[in-house]
Amino acid sequence: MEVGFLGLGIMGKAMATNLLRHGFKVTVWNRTLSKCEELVQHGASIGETPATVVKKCKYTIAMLSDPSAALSVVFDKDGVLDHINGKGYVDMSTVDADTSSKISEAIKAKGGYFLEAPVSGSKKPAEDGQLVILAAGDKALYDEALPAFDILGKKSFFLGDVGNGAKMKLVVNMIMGSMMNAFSEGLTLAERSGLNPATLLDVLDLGAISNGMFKLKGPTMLQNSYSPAFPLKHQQKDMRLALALGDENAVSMPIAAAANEAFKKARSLGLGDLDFSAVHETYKAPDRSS
Ligand SMILES: NC(=O)C1=CN([C@@H]2O[C@H](COP(=O)(O)OP(=O)(O)OC[C@H]3O[C@@H](n4cnc5c(N)ncnc54)[C@H](OP(=O)(O)O)[C@@H]3O)[C@@H](O)[C@H]2O)C=CC1
Ligand SMILES: O=CC(=O)O
Repeated sequence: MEVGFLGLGIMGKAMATNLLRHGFKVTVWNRTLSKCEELVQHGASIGETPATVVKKCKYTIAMLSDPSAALSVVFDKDGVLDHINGKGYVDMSTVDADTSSKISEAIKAKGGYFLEAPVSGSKKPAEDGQLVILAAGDKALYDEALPAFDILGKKSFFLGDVGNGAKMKLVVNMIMGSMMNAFSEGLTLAERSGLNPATLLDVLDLGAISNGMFKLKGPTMLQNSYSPAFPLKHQQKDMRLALALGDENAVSMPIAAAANEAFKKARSLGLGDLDFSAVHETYKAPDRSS
């Protein structure tokens, strides 16, 4: 099965590599074309533009940074729309429901099929084929893409109409970003009040709020090590989009709003390309007003 893959960042590279390892033929494209070369070593072919990839493949997967990238790859010159008639397009990027709907409408108007399928899980789950896939849109395309999803993830959900996958992903990441801030505050409070934060990690791990994120990120945060698995700039984008979803639905979200401010502060300190756990640095910085 020949599958297209657009976007070879942290996630896309791991996901496309997994498909190749499991016998899929994959044609890749990335805005920075040099990033395709590593995939060629694993057996991929290169498409020169999104349009050429779509033309060659029955369906094409995209994993792009944000709404503006997702729209640009579809609507710009040599974009997905050029050859989408009769083809499928599966956008796995984290975007808002409006962006996804715009893409869906344009693809359907040209005779193509659209599925949104954002994922929960980071670099390591992507490498290990352990993502959680939150799909919505064309059910026949979902069924067609399931063999790929079974390689990329440990569980796939079909959530109905376009927009539901995007919304589910934003709710999950809103909770995750808020938790990361509470965790960072707690680590800082422990340290400043004379406790050993490493002992705090052990205590947390034995109690009711033990979770994979604290377990994975805690030890590296204590070493001030923030090598990017999930870039902070993307987590802040997700908080922003989740807050907009809250606006639309008149849901008060004071905790998410405070977390968003901390991620924005981290970006202003130049930490946007580091892992989202680098928000910890904003809590450690001395408060100049005291
Ligand atoms: N990292 C993670 O843990 C997770 C990320 N996600 C989501 O997955 C998506 C990708 O994340 P990740 O791989 O980490 O991000 P990266 O920043 O590593 O990669 C982003 C990709 O988008 C491409 N891109 C950016 N802008 C444009 C543009 N204007 N036109 C075309 N291509 C563009 C980049 O191309 P180039 O190489 O040229 O810059 C690159 O291929 C995001 O939506 C993110 O929120 C979801 C779950 C987990
Ligand atoms: O979107 C990020 C993740 O870890 O999931």
